[in-house]
Amino acid sequence: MIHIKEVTKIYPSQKKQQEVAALNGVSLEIEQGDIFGIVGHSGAGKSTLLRLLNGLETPSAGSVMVDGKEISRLKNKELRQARQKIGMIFQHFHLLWSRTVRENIAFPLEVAGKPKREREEKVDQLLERVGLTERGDAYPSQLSGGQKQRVGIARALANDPAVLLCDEATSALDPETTASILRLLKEIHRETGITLVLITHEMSVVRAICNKMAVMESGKVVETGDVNMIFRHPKHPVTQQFVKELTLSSGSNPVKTDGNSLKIGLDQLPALQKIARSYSVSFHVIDGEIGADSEKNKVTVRITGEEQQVDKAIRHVNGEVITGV
Ligand SMILES: Nc1ncnc2c1ncn2[C@@H]1O[C@H](COP(=O)(O)OP(=O)(O)OP(=O)(O)O)[C@@H](O)[C@H]1O
Repeated sequence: MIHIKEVTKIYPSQKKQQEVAALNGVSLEIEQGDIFGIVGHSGAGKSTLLRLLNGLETPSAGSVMVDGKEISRLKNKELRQARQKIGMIFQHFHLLWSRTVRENIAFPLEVAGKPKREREEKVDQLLERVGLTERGDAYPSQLSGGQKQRVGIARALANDPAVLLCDEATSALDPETTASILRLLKEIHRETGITLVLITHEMSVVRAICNKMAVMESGKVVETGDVNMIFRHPKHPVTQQFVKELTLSSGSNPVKTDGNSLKIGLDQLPALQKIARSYSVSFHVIDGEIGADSEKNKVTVRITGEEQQVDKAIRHVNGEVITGV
């Protein structure tokens, strides 16, 4: 479905700075029906890759094929038509604030020249699909973050795309809303067989819904493959770091839990903040040992908070999928 071959993207130098190689020889294969996660730290090149997939940017070298078309070579009308089959949703929704929910969803249908009757029927179907039938006449400012993203999803699906690109689509949402949006995406995937490509810096999102993934660093793909395999045996140090941040526990470095206490490595402490935020729990350092041998540096922390949330946090630490997706 998507073939990215030896793609390099160089942005010209701005002012007196040097050129930026945002992508450097990236090759990726994404199959029809995949839910493909692309993870990487800020600046790794994820957004650039996504912009190449929907033809917003052209590569400096290499080729990008989407759904049988070399998107990197299309121009004008052909490019516009190809882009109608590539939906996109964004972290900050990018809705039209002066238009109602219905009008936002109808917008791509208007651009595609669909007659009024067809537009109205399609908008009704989409509103129902994303669970917003009652909110069609509301304005985006009257909606919650999760509802705004539902409008974004409905709008992206308006022209029945073969591919849906998700640019940090849940990064602005709380964990419960994130889970509900991921559930919706998964249902849509099941019903339509659409190919989903998600870029994110959150491994929890990848593990919740993706079957394949790629890890990017400094404009390169450093690891790619099956999500379960990568979580079990991350090879590249960047991947290992991402996996560790999510689970704390990895094959070589299991976390010992005893009731509500955990014994963890010092290097794992920063990851606790994210878990504390996600589950509204607190961690209290109650014991620790720092010696010359970094392998032996351990701290014992106790989790406090609402019982159910503490339980979820402990399961998270131990590597379980707890997003409810
Ligand atoms: N239009 C541009 N002009 C110049 N440099 C750019 C441009 N867009 C991106 N870059 C640079 O290319 C590199 C990759 O950026 P990109 O936005 O693709 O990374 P990212 O992984 O999506 O990061 P983030 O998660 O922060 O968006 C960065 O060094 C960035 O500064």
